[in-house]
Amino acid sequence: MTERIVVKIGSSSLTSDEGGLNRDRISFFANELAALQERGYQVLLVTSGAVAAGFRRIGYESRPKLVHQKQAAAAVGQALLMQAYQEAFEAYGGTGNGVAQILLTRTDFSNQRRIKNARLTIEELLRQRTVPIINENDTVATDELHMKFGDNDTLSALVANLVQAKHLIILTDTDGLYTEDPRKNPAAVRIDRVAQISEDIMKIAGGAGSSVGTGGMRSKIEAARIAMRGGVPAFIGRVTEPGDLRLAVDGYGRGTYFDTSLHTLTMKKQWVGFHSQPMGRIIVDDGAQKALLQGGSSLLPVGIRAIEGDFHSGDVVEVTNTSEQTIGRGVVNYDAWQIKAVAGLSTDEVRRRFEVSRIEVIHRDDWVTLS
Ligand SMILES: Nc1ncnc2c1ncn2[C@@H]1O[C@H](COP(=O)(O)OP(=O)(O)O)[C@@H](O)[C@H]1O
Ligand SMILES: N[C@@H](CCC(=O)OP(=O)(O)O)C(=O)O
Repeated sequence: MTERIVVKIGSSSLTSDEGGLNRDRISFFANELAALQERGYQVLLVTSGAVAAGFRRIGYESRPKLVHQKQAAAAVGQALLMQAYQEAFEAYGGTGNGVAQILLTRTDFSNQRRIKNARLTIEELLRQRTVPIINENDTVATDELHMKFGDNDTLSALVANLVQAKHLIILTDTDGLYTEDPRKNPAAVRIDRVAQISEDIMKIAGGAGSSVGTGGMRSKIEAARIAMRGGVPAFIGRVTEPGDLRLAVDGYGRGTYFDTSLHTLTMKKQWVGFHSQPMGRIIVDDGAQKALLQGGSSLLPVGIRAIEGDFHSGDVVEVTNTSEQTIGRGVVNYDAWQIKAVAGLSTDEVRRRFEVSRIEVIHRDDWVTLS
């Protein structure tokens, strides 16, 4: 299979704080991407910048905060963004076949049919040497039920897993993850390589640095974590000079590399953990939490404290501890009403009272840790 590279460019790299697109930057990035294509890679771009590109044009003084104003600005800005990329790729020439717009929401990823359709479309575009340019579909994305990406970092990681990319390259205005936000502490030091995203790594990653960016370093690290779990190595950093993107792909970029050796999940587990929409919630006690997180065990009825939602066997549910912290997700082997009947009972007791084909409420093969 031809190797695929997913590149994500944040608003802060494409626009100014005052709003509007920086054409020179767009043309620079288009050249960098087209050069990768010329080297034989299939290239996908996840780009932000629609709101930042559109808010002045539509008449707002600064980046709007109200949802419908942001969506209106994005609708104007998305057209400007695509036009700018189209012109920039055309000006490069080369052997590529232009660009294509793809707008996705989180809901699309949790529906197997929709996401399969999106994947097939993307694969056809790549076969035709066209660069899919992907952004969140801001007009329909909603905050409810966490169905909105908000920033595009998570979206880029899900896309990288979807197309089984060789690399996810997240470009921003800082050259990688520092020991502290370098805007706040100039003495902060860059971390060159991360093998595992620990609590400490999460703690040092702060919020957005500019008035146009949204996710900050935290959402980029989250994205790296999703990509790593899907077996896709990630890079977070900056490219400013011609040839920098190629250096980043080759392992010599100015930024932080996130390795994958410890983290590969099967396609099924990727779907359970990151694409599916949980249909309910199971609250477990401390013993079950420990067994799931440290013992690599399945979830048994005895550890269940309570459940929420009317789910069925085969659905994905979220599992939380008694402090409401999410610890993971899994596919249940019972309907919700059946779990109510067995919750808290020992395995012997369940077997004595009911005829069950599988004792595990969630088998460890169908479980993904998210804490
Ligand atoms: N530990 C950290 N290391 C590097 N950057 C950090 C860190 N914590 C917070 N940041 C901030 O994250 C910003 C990049 O995120 P963001 O503004 O959302 O950019 P983008 O628009 O590219 O997604 C940087 O400008 C920086 O100020
Ligand atoms: N979909 C939105 C993304 C918003 C955003 O700011 O994202 P990012 O710059 O990646 O933190 C847009 O195109 O404006």
